[in-house]
Amino acid sequence: MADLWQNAMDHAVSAARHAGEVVREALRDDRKQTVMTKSSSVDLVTQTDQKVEKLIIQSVKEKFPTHSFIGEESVSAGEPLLLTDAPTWIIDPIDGTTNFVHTFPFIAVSIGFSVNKQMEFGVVYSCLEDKMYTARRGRGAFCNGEPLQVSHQEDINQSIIAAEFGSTRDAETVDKIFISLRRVLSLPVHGIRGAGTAAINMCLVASGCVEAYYEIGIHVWDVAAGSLIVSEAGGVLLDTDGGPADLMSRRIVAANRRIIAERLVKEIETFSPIRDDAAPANQ
Ligand SMILES: O=P(O)(O)O[C@H]1[C@H](O)[C@@H](O)[C@H](O)[C@@H](O)[C@@H]1O
Ligand SMILES: [Mg+2]
Ligand SMILES: [Mg+2]
Repeated sequence: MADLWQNAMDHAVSAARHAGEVVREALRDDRKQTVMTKSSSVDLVTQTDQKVEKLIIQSVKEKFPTHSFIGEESVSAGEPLLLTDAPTWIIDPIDGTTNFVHTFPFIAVSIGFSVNKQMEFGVVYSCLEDKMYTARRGRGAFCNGEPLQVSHQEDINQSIIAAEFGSTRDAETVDKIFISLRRVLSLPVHGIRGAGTAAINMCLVASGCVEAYYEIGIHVWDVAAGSLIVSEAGGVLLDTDGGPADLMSRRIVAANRRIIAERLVKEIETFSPIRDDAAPANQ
């Protein structure tokens, strides 16, 4: 039973690589992408997001017909967002769609796999950097086969923090985002960065390039794979309220060390978006 999920993980890696080719091909294509919107006018989706998700799900269904799926674009099209104990593929076909639309060069395919609601493996393919991040529960995290290790830094004043603005633009939410950013920046920290994709931000934590990443408003597909990559690289995950990380809460702190995560939490003006497991269809 030692390699129970290895076939599935190998499949995830090749599906992510193939998806990356489709993304790169779409970026080379002269025809303009049709850009549509979802929950807000800045929550973007393209035909490539939809095409990539269909390709991944179709290929998985052929090999693992009994498995379940949570896919960003399927949920958007009305499929239920339901995490059960069944082997479940949690897919973000393009994490960083805004980057994709603007050719900002950080775009990821993110595939997490959970069994009994526990992540078994995570695959994040940073398509334009050609970096394949992988982690398997209890077996470490890797980038292109090289082991990953979080930063050893324990002083938040010597740290870089990754953060994002998300895709909610109501004044109250924007104010809270800025309150947190101002507090974190004024600690002071060495800097604040953001790749524009939750998955790549988490891989940067796992790689030791940034000490921590936090965001409120992400969905389970943004962070499922990345969460395992961070913890297998020696990092820590918390909710922005300081409690244990909960992939359905839409809030995440991923850090190299607990001391950094807990210090960061003190500066975050947390709030509570509708949980993924409480959301109506077509969110
Ligand atoms: O590009 P998608 O898959 O929609 O995910 C992004 C999300 O929509 C944004 O709100 C976040 O700020 C990014 O970190 C996500 O990666
Ligand atoms: Mg995403
Ligand atoms: Mg996406």
